[in-house]
Amino acid sequence: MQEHERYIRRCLELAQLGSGSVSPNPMVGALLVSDGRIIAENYHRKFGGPHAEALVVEEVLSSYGDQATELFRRATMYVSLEPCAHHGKTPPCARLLAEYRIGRVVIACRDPFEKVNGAGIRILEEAGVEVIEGVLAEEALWLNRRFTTRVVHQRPYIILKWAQTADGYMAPANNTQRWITGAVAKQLVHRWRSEEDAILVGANTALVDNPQLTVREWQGRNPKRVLIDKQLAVAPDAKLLDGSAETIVFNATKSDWVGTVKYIELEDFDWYLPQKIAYQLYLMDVQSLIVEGGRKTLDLFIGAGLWDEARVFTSRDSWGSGMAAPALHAAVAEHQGIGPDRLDIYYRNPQR
Ligand SMILES: NC(=O)C1=CN([C@@H]2O[C@H](COP(=O)(O)OP(=O)(O)OC[C@H]3O[C@@H](n4cnc5c(N)ncnc54)[C@H](OP(=O)(O)O)[C@@H]3O)[C@@H](O)[C@H]2O)C=CC1
Ligand SMILES: Nc1c(N[C@@H]2O[C@H](COP(=O)(O)O)[C@@H](O)[C@H]2O)[nH]c(=O)[nH]c1=O
Ligand SMILES: [Zn+2]
Repeated sequence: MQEHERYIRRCLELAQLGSGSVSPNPMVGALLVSDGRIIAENYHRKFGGPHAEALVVEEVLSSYGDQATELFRRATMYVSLEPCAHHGKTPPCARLLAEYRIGRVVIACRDPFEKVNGAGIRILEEAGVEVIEGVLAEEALWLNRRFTTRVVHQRPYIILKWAQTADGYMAPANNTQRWITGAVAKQLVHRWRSEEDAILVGANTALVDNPQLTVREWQGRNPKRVLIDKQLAVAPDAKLLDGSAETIVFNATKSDWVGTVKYIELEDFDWYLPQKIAYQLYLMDVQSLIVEGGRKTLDLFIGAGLWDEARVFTSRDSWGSGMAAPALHAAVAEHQGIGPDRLDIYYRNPQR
């Protein structure tokens, strides 16, 4: 068992390398072990590209030529997620592994996606392949919590994020912007943006801060930008509407497409607003969403119970007055120093 865990742990490390590139697919890592040695390893690298298991098989075929067939029969494939059973952008991996008669397949967790969920395992077993499942299953499900949230709850995984002073304020009281955190936190925030599919702010934040919400201090792709602006109060020359990244504007008056800006009108705007936004983003294959603020917007998602994780920076400064940061009725799960600031992470449903 320890040996299985060691190899599955490596698969999880490999899977993680696909972060930011495979959504809305899950991150998956796979490797093939023969005679106690890893002879090939790979991961799902890009949405629409080959799956991890297919890349491993391909690598073995090209490196071992005629010997590959015999090698597969004696080998064990380790994979962090149940091999797929359906024709998606690529043919089903379970059939590929069955075809090459891989001796044994060790799987971390089942794929909760309804078209797979157990069907991949069935294909393998019916072909006479020995299957072991459930090795580091919790870690594997946790790694793909964005994907699981999308397929099980039909909404993106939602990460609340804000910065507050030591005495709990997130903005001055007079509708102005005042930066709270230091340079290291800013770089980390840009890294987070590169890892998630979308980032959302409310109209007042757009008006007061004129934010860009792009990735500038890290290497990576921009998330979709999302603005809640009921009356379309944010002027067309706002940075959010500058075309430097795709932007979605949820509003109460028009549905339209202007360059890279997509306006989506929501009927009965205030009625179940965060739920409607979450569902619309799900329909657009947005698998994860950072909710940046301000206070009203964060409260909207907190009040609806629509959040999974909160990342809260606290600086050393005290202001004495201002706009109070939201209150979360959850326990801090992790904390660390980020330059001079403290980062606390909360999970609504802690799973580990
Ligand atoms: N420290 C941090 O991490 C962050 C701080 N901030 C700060 O938070 C503050 C903004 O937060 P908050 O005021 O709660 O707003 P939000 O950004 O959450 O925006 C949501 C609300 O703004 C309201 N609003 C107010 N004035 C207007 C207007 N002229 N046009 C359209 N909508 C308007 C709307 O309310 P309604 O529909 O009811 O009129 C809307 O619901 C800013 O000072 C910003 O700097 C923002 C993000 C992060
Ligand atoms: N003030 C504040 C934050 N504010 C958030 O960052 C947004 C600005 O993004 P950009 O224009 O891309 O640099 C701003 O509108 C608000 O959502 N973030 C933080 O990490 N720490 C801070 O102290
Ligand atoms: Zn597959």
